[in-house]
Amino acid sequence: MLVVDDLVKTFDGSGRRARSADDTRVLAVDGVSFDVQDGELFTLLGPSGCGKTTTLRSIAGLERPDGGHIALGDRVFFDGKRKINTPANSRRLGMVFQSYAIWPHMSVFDNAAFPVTVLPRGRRPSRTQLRERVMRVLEVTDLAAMADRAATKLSGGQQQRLALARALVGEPDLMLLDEPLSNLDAKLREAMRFELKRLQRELGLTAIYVTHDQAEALAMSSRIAVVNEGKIVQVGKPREIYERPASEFVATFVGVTNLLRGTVAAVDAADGSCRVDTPDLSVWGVMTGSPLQVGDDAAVSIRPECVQLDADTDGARADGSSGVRNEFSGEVGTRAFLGDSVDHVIAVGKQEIRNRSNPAQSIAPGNRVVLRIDHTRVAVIPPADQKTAAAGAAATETPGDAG
Ligand SMILES: Nc1ncnc2c1ncn2[C@@H]1O[C@H](COP(=O)(O)OP(=O)(O)OP(=O)(O)O)[C@@H](O)[C@H]1O
Repeated sequence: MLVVDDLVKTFDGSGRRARSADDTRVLAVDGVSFDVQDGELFTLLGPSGCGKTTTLRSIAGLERPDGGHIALGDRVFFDGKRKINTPANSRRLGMVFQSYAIWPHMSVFDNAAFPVTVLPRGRRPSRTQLRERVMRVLEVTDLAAMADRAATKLSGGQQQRLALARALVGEPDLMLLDEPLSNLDAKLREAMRFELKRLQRELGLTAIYVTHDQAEALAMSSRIAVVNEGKIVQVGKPREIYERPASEFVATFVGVTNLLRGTVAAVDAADGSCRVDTPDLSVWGVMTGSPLQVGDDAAVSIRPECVQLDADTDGARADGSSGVRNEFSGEVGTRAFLGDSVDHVIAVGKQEIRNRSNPAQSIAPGNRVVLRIDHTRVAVIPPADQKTAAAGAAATETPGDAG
């Protein structure tokens, strides 16, 4: 339904991401292409400054792209070659931004009604129609009982819902949501994720959601586009993105992972799995990025919850050379009780592996354990250059102190 094709946007700037040495413009959006189907909640997820907001603002008509094509159904919003640029107020989009921009001197009802009251005469509904439309939206967003209340007398969550209501009153063809939950405290933010998702599903809304919060993206999205340095690096359903990262950047940016570097030592043509030899252990996994061959450098991503621990009674080989795939012997270094899980950091040779166990399993430091890792859940990916890897790792939730 929405098609974005080869979108490019540059800004005057320091040249941090210029295309050539003598080009001092910042390349904020670098050839971004994606489409969003009817009823989808499509998320642009990436670290600060990667170009998410600029992409969204280009769709909204608040930025004029340098090139590319944007169309919603058969309505072309922007086309660089054909020099089409539809004004923002003719695109029929609903927008909710980080700052809700609620009018403090107006009631809840008037705030919600505002965008419709400023429509050109021909498109403005009658008073009765307007009242019906606004009340219907306030019902849906659970604000009807507060219609006459001053907007300033709403809680943070209610103000967020009002911002959403205001965007819905215009009956938009597409909703654009830019970090709409980031001003809320952690608990409310989590509750609002479900609320927003419910509303989106019940109303059959098509939405583009911008966030740098990977948990929010995983919980809410139909599909996620992971963005880095102005480019989309992977698009997929939340589970695909999490379980089958195509690059180190995605593996480390989305969720916590154990990332090991090594060389591909064997490829099993029967099931497409491969063995990567790292300095301390040989790990089997499946290739989830571009295909690798024996001798290629590789990275291995092991999610902590995929590492199963048992007491070491049968003397597993520390380096995994026992013949059984991904069975290692190690010693628990630290453990941390996190309420809904217990994390252990285990030393396997010089390599530390982080595990996430059910809280029923808690193994004291100093104990020897066998680690078993289902190789079908281990991602083998091409190694990133150091700069990209650092950006992903810095943005992810770091394993932290497990002590
Ligand atoms: N008006 C502007 N003038 C100059 N540079 C800009 C402008 N707007 C954005 N940029 C630059 O373009 C790049 C992308 O910015 P953008 O706001 O799209 O990123 P973002 O991924 O949405 O980040 P955040 O999550 O921090 O909002 C950044 O390097 C930013 O500094």
